[in-house]
Amino acid sequence: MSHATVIGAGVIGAGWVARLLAQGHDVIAWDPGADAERKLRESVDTAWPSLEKIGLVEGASKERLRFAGSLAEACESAYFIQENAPEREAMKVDLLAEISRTAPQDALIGSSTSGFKPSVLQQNMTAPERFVVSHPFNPVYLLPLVEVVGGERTSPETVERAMAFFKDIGMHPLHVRNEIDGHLSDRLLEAVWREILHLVNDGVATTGELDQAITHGPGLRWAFMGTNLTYHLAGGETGMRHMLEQFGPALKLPWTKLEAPELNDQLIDRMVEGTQEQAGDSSIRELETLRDNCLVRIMEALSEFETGAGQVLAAHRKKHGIPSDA
Ligand SMILES: NC(=O)C1=CN([C@@H]2O[C@H](COP(=O)(O)OP(=O)(O)OC[C@H]3O[C@@H](n4cnc5c(N)ncnc54)[C@H](O)[C@@H]3O)[C@@H](O)[C@H]2O)C=CC1
Ligand SMILES: C[N+](C)(C)CC(=O)CC(=O)[O-]
Repeated sequence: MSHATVIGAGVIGAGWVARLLAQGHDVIAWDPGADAERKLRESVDTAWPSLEKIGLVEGASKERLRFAGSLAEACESAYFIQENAPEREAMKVDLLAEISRTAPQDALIGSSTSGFKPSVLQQNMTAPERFVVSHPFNPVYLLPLVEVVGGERTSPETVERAMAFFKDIGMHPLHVRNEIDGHLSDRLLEAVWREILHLVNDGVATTGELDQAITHGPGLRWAFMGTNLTYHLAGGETGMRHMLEQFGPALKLPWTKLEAPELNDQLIDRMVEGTQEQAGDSSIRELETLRDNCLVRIMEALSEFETGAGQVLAAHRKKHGIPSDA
């Protein structure tokens, strides 16, 4: 029997498993890590209540997950395989080559890599034309965005097939038309992250203060309007033109630093202690549940206005006949 396959079942692999199960697929997972099956099943349990609120597709069940004894067993009769091993280039190149040797010739093969280019990852694969980078966002079972990037040896049909497949599992596939390190979204996220590290390193602000600087302001806007349209409004009646006239010169100062700071022990301690203080007594699982509850409510609010991720949720519920108060 054919199924979807998830290779590497850490944070992101488990997220793919939960999404695929909720969308009514049979899923086989494989991960060489100690205790990997228990951790995976616990992650799926944590995700499931939010997926029930979003609306499970008919036939969706956690029982449709099987943990394979080997990579070959997991891949041999799959129609879709998603690789989620640690972000190490040589490891991914070897792993994808091995996956490609055992996968059916017509299987779609994706990698969750946050930053590597598909042409590099597919270099040792057999039938590399069926490979794309399919970069998701955490938590994969709720956030719809997946960046789809084809490499030099990826066929145009595979890109089209991947776009259709991800749409079918309730995602918003964004075709990244040019291969660059970090794709699109992580280029933006890394710029913010780098500045956070500088501000903590320089003792300017704590991790908690910098998170407030996002959550109570720009973070609220980003759920439905990206930076460009937001700044168009910041220019008043003449929009972006006035915005650039007024704030363009400040870009020359510049406020931000291009190079990341050295991750020395002091900076690592400040980041770890700062986020531990923010988390207080809450465990990672409790924070995941809080995050998921907030995301579901935000997406529901956005679906009322048919904008941002709310459009994807509205389309999912319409397609599967799921009422909006599911
Ligand atoms: N954590 C995040 O926020 C995001 C991560 N990604 C990408 O997803 C991929 C996985 O990242 P995470 O899930 O965060 O890492 P993780 O460390 O949570 O999980 C990695 C898993 O891979 C397993 N593994 C180790 N060697 C393996 C091998 N040879 N074959 C198969 N599995 C193996 C480990 O046992 C572990 O369970 C990376 O490429 C990362 O860049 C993409 C989007 C977001
Ligand atoms: C930190 N990260 C580079 C692994 C983040 C991502 O790739 C996407 C995300 O979920 O933010």
